[in-house]
Amino acid sequence: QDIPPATPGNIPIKKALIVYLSRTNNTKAVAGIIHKEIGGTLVALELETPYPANYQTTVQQVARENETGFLPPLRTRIANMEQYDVVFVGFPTWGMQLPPPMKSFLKQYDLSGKTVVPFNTNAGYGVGSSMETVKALAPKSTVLEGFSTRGGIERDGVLFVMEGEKEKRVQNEIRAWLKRIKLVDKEE
Ligand SMILES: Cc1cc2nc3c(=O)[nH]c(=O)nc-3n(C[C@H](O)[C@H](O)[C@H](O)COP(=O)(O)O)c2cc1C
Repeated sequence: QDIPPATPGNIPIKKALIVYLSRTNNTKAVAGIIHKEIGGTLVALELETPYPANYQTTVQQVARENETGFLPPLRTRIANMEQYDVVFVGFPTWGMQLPPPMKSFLKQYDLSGKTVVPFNTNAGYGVGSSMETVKALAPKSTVLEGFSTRGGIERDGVLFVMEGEKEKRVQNEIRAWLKRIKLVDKEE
């Protein structure tokens, strides 16, 4: 899924990689909007062993993984990381933290010298410590201001919400954010 790069802003984008983790497709939708605006390569982060379908079981597993620092092995492989100079990392908030698979990704790949751009969806409790963890796990990268929006509330059976008016609003917020962090210089 390669689209040529968008018109470069103040930061000349050679090539962007957009990596995202998504269970109920809200973060995936945000990733898709960013991809349309920026171009580059869009990659879903997949695990060797997927999380259970059951929400509560997943919550408990994630809590254990966060406690022990377990890094779930990834099935996804990024070929030629050197070709990218901007790496977007997208994730839901899980247990008020960065989800373990995104910790795996940031530990596994050397993003030194690259620009890292976090984005997030959550059930309304915010990003927790996730943005700080991205910075800590990409110590030699320039980490730009992240984007976050309210997604689903799986606990209450609210799954995918990025459609209709909500999707349009998020699209506008993303455009404004990309301009603010100078990754696009397009006028509306
Ligand atoms: C295991 C798990 C833990 C979660 N923990 C939180 C949380 O701590 N705070 C929060 O606001 N939302 C939490 N959520 C809700 C998700 O962040 C929210 O539904 C998000 O939009 C899901 O993104 P996705 O559709 O890309 O998977 C959690 C969801 C799951 C599955």
